[in-house]
Amino acid sequence: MATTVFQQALGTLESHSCLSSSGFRHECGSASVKLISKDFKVDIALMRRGNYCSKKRSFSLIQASTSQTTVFDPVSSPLHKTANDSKKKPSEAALILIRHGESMWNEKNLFTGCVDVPLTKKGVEEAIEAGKRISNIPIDLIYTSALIRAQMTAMLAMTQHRRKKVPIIQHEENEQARAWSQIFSEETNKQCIPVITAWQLNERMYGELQGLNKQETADKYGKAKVQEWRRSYDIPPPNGESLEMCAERAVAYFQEHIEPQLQSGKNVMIAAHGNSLRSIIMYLDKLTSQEVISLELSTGIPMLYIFKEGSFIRRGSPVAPTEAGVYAYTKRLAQYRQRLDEMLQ
Ligand SMILES: O=C(O)[C@@H](CO)OP(=O)(O)O
Repeated sequence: MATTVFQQALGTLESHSCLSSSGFRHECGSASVKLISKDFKVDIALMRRGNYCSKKRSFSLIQASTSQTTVFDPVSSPLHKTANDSKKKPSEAALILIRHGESMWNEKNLFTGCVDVPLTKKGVEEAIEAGKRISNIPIDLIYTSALIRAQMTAMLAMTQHRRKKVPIIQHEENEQARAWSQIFSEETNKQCIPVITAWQLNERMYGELQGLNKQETADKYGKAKVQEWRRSYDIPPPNGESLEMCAERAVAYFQEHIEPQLQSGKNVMIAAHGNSLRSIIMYLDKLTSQEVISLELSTGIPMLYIFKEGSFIRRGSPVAPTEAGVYAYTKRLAQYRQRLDEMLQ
């Protein structure tokens, strides 16, 4: 019997000891977020509230493709299906998000934004570790920002992948670049994974804070001001982008370019940045502008979503036992989701 994406993913996740028999549980201080069967209900509840994201998202039901990979869902597993249901093949795809590994400016505690800084040795190791955690999930397409730290992360992660397909950066900046990077063997092409780079997935532009030390800036302007620049939703740092501005370009790119690929059944990995991914997660999880400000992402931790019938279902992250709250929910947000879980029980 063919192994499904989710079963394969479970193998990987189990090996990182974050899986209980009832599902993933992300420990965040005293609170925990249960991530398997309830999430779908939570998302529906949030959708009903008609927040920012559900208004923007265009839902489209998709035709089944025989070539696509099947994703296992305990809610709609064969045990629960009727004879009629079994004829239907809903379109499903996996979406993996990875924030790049530690960069040389993360290490120095400098505001980085769109400055193109490489990974540290620790960042390289994080990317390799991330790759191990997703090595069983088939990947058809990779998107990265235009910045080297995200590209290094994607490439290093792929060195660990079971299928040993070769990630190839697509050069489409001009006609010549396209022509000169053509592959003339169909067989070789099948063994490649296209890597699409997009500036829209870049880190948010940090304006005049780029290159400044975060601690020194807090000492100079005050902790509260710097926190406002770093984590408010719509207040930009001096001459930089707010999270809202970053979301406008990152989410638009996601909707226009990445969502159609998921709709056609392709499994996609995105390697990007703290703030471009926070905005995409805001869209996927339908977080409000209040909720997103307490969302923090760790470097080099993959997060798995299942795209199914026009909805995104969060399957959590392959969490190592020592890294509390790696999916990056803060205690407050975790408690918020737990309350929703309880309400829906
Ligand atoms: O410096 C940056 O570009 C970002 C990510 O490292 O920092 P912050 O956590 O303040 O958004």
